[in-house]
Amino acid sequence: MSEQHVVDVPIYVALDVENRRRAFELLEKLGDACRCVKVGLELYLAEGPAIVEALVARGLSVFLDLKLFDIPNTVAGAVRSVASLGVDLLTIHTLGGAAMLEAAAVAAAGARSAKPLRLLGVTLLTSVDDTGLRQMGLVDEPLSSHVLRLAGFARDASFHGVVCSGHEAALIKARYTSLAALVPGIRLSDETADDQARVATPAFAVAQGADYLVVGRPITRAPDPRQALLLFQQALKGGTKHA
Ligand SMILES: O=C(O)c1cc(=O)[nH]c(=O)n1[C@@H]1O[C@H](COP(=O)(O)O)[C@@H](O)[C@H]1O
Repeated sequence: MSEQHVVDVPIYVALDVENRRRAFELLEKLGDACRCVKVGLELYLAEGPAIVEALVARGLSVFLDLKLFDIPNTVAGAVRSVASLGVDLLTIHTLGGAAMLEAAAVAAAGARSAKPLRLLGVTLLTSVDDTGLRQMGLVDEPLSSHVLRLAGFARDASFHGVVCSGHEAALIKARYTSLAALVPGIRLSDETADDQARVATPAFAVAQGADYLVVGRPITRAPDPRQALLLFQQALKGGTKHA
């Protein structure tokens, strides 16, 4: 494994806000420090595809986090609908199984879109810990084994990558070298974890092989969101990334 200096791990700011007005107010505050945004269910369900198109039109890289989870035919149709929006990344739950992921991949590959739609398989949400896993009845293996098995579905379907915590990124990337790792649950050391269970600092996540980071509340609820984003970007600079 070689090491390279980290300059190119994008931080997707999660626009978890109630409407377009709030999203654009936030973007104004972030200014040119922000090149990558995530649109999740809250904003997408409030504003529909138009909000995505508006963000793409501003030249931002958009990660559409819909966490699709349905029968293969339905998910394939949803992927085709997303493909025309110009987003870079889209999430699908790996728990939907191999056939669903395969259908999503075929739909993305066959879609006519201006740029490639990269699919990410969500493994186990970063809000889940060992207790949550037991509540779901997943008691036979450690959490990281479940994450690894689910990542295998994404690899088998030739997905671009997976969503995982910083604690599983190195394991996944060592086993499945083709997969990129997108890591949410990112916190600077002395912050509240909110409802996240498996958190990591930017430097730790990147040292574990993260290719993209997602940060929401520590930036969006900060008194000065731009300054907070700059702090997270600064926190990457000292790290190294295993290539
Ligand atoms: O797919 C995601 O983006 C995601 C997966 C996951 O396992 N955990 C997770 O927190 N996320 C998202 O990442 C963002 C994290 O937000 P903060 O906890 O506020 O930084 C939220 O928008 C979540 O929806």
